[in-house]
Amino acid sequence: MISVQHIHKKFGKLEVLKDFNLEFESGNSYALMGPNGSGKTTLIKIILGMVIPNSGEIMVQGKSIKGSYAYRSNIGYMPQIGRYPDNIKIGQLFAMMQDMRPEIKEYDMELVEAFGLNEMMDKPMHTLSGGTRQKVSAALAFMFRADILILDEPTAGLDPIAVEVLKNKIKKERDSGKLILITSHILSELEELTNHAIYIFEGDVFFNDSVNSLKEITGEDRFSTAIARLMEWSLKKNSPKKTELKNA
Ligand SMILES: Nc1ncnc2c1ncn2[C@@H]1O[C@H](COP(=O)(O)OP(=O)(O)OP(=O)(O)O)[C@@H](O)[C@H]1O
Repeated sequence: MISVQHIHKKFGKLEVLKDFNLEFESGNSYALMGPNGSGKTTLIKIILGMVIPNSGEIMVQGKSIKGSYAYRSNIGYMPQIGRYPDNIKIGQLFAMMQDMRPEIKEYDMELVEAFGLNEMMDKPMHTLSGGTRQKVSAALAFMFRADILILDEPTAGLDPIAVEVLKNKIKKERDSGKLILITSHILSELEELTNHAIYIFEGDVFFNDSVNSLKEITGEDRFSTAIARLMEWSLKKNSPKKTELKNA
């Protein structure tokens, strides 16, 4: 459904992604992991057409995204930090986004209701707490019933009740066969929500396989300890395990 082909991205001299190749299929939920600054958000922004790679190609549903915006309507995106016009009210923001998508006749308002946002429609965005802004971003990501959901650190800044609400919503959408891509540093959350692990390190895809294979290859039963093992291997640059993983 999304194919990342030979993507290479540099910012000045900093080589963030070196020849990235990844396939994302519907019905799967992918954990995109890696240390701070390893390029997770950059990869997401390249898929969304918000950052242009130096070379390589992104295909969405079999078509190159080059010069195309239409494909974006099938992606619900929750950014790490949502940026909105300061003076716009929550209700106006939702209405504006809905106006931009006239083809959608029925919105998914489940998160708007569960987060109590319908009681705050008159609040200007600049007066909202960080967590409430996150709730608005989450509500918008799901509102247009997109087949692909890309969620960049979705629960960061949310209170525990809101975290549960959002996780349940992600599970519901996952179980309905959508393609979900999540970046997070919260491993327990990724274990609960995803079935496929991608670990990126120093510009390379260090691991890319199912969570079951991850556990098998590392010999660890728990997701968090399996990831800890991967991190250990990634830091030992000459570890034979790295070669084994790349060829796996
Ligand atoms: N517009 C930009 N100009 C210059 N450098 C950038 C730009 N965007 C990202 N970078 C750099 O690219 C690298 C990857 O950043 P990115 O935000 O993709 O990392 P990340 O894996 O999402 O990190 P985190 O886990 O901290 O969110 C970082 O070193 C960052 O400083």
